[in-house]
Amino acid sequence: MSAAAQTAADPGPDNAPVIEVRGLVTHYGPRKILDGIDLEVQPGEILVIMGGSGSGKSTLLNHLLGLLVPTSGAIRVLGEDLNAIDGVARTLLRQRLGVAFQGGALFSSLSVLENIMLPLIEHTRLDRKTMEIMARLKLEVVNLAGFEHLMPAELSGGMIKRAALARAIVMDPRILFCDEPSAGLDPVVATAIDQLILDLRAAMGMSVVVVTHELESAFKIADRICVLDRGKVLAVDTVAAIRASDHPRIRNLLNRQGEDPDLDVDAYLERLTGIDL
Ligand SMILES: Nc1ncnc2c1ncn2[C@@H]1O[C@H](COP(=O)(O)OP(=O)(O)OP(=O)(O)O)[C@@H](O)[C@H]1O
Repeated sequence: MSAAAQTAADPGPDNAPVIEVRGLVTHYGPRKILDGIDLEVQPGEILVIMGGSGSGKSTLLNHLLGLLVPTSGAIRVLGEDLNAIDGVARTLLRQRLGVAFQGGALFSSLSVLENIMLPLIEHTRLDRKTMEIMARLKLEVVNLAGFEHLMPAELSGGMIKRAALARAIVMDPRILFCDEPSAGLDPVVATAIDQLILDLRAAMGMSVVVVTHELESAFKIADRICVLDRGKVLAVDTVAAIRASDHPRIRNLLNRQGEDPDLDVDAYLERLTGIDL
């Protein structure tokens, strides 16, 4: 079967990359935000997209999720060309991706259990009892069993991240996307969330794409790190190789630990002026 003919239900050979990005260029208005991104994510790997504030991490993530249309370039997810995919195939693909958004994105008027069940309600015709059982199973996996009837406002920051992860995995996705999973958490809770991501991958075998600017988190969970800088990929390599890199911009990023990790002067000036520096 040709790659073009593959469907979301048949993503091709097991060892084929689950995500392939080729020459991705994107703009916000006249500003080039991503500038020729090439990237692959392998089956079962945890790829961390790291970079300073404004480097383009969230924009890249939104492209991988098919939420933005590129200026040029191609993205293939589970064998599907995002530029060519139609409505039904897009929905089928979407069901095979789990997303844990920064901040959780839980619905405040729904209980934890109802939030976890949402993808099942949207994408399946299972009866309610079955959906509840599936949601409870995932709450067990993220160590939130017993908290299913709480409302999001009653959860701590770490519990919100856990609930978001439970919702992201409730459909057993082939790829789990996590946007800043440990941001805003105290170090102990952040480490626990990092460990949970490692445990989920070990238990479920999915690929995981994590966007973060937390260096320690990236070093702990990544099989490979993609370093983004001003819309370009500086390197995609193992944790050891990235740590040992002598690229000045990568060293700059690594040495920012302990300083304000969000302070990227170039990105800040670009935001103010709208001019690519
Ligand atoms: N909707 C938008 N309209 C215009 N410019 C945008 C928009 N979203 C992001 N940008 C700009 O695109 C650039 C990349 O932003 P992006 O959010 O992808 O970076 P990031 O690496 O995720 O940053 P952070 O770590 O601060 O979230 C920034 O300069 C930002 O100001």
